[in-house]
Amino acid sequence: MKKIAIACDHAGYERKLEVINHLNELGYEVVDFGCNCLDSCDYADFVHPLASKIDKGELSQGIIICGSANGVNMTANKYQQVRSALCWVPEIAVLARSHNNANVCAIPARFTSLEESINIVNAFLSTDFEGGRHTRRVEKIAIQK
Ligand SMILES: O=C(CO)[C@H](O)[C@H](O)[C@H](O)COP(=O)(O)O
Repeated sequence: MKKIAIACDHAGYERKLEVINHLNELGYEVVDFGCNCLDSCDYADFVHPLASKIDKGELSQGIIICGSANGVNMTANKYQQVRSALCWVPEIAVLARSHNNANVCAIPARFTSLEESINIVNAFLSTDFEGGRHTRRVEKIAIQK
């Protein structure tokens, strides 16, 4: 069964529950890193564990959700092997996968409807990386030590 990671803060909590239901319907095993309630919390506390798993290759894809998606996205992109894309419409999710080989999709819960979020998730999960010229560009994202 395909595995996918998910995490949110309080602003993305209700949307996360809906997205989990959708992912289950698609046949995914969902690894939920929290948060697990509407109480005000700090997005980094939940995204760091998710991003660390993806950075280590223990999980291959993730969805992260907060109010604007900026906080979760900034946190996830601290990890060298994580390419987290802020996706507010499906077309951006398609490009994030096809051109940037994004492995994490950051969704702004306070600026998208549930339907829009589901469409973003579907676009993200159904688009392959194009490779070619984009491979060279993506490889240059990594900080050369
Ligand atoms: O990182 C964010 C803002 O760019 C996220 O949207 C958070 O969910 C937001 O900051 C939470 O705001 P709140 O007023 O504490 O609910």
